Amino acid sequence: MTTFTRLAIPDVILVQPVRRGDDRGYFCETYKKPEFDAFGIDIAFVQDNESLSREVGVVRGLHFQTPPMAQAKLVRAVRGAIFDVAVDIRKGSPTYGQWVAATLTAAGGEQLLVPHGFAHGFCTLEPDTLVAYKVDAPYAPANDAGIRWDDPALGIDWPVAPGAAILSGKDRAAPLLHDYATPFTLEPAGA
Ligand SMILES: Cc1cn([C@H]2C[C@H](O)[C@@H](COP(=O)(O)OP(=O)(O)O[C@H]3O[C@@H](C)C(=O)[C@@H](O)[C@H]3O)O2)c(=O)[nH]c1=O
Repeated sequence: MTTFTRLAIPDVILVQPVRRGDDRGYFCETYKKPEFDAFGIDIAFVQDNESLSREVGVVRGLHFQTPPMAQAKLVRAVRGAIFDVAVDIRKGSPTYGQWVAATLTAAGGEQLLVPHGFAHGFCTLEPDTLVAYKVDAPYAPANDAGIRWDDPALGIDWPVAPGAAILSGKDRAAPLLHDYATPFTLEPAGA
């Protein structure tokens, strides 16, 4: 059975599927909706994404789509490893502005469930890291938004020196959380 572990911000959940090994290697059910439903996570994923980051220290984030196109994400590394981060940007949340992180490795198969109302980003820990994730709303460029990865108010403990991080131009220019009027309010867990 897949195990689900709530992190310090309990709406963010570490998901650990089972790998069944044999002489050939292993078999793993990487996503099984009935198990998520049984844990109380009712999400209908509609798009699968994959990104390749060649270097160690590539930072992608912190990203989210605004309502009504908000995305929950189920994230994993299929090659290499990432430091994966979720930041609570839900107005009225007791953990607004706080972050949690998990290391997701291809070797371990860990996954992170990032719900609506969170900004998401990651930093690669190995070269040629391939990240795959499921989302529950299709890509909507008009709703694409971001917060600065190194916003001092967030104080995320990234495993890369600020000057060494490799970023897109869009991510370098993202606003600070303080300067951004978040469209999210606290929703029930799993929403
Ligand atoms: C996210 C996305 C991007 N694109 C396009 C837009 C652009 O031309 C190219 C690269 O887009 P980006 O620079 O936004 O890619 P990237 O920086 O990898 O963005 C991703 O970062 C991680 C942290 C997330 O959480 C994702 O939701 C997503 O925002 O791909 C799609 O066609 N579909 C998509 O779903």
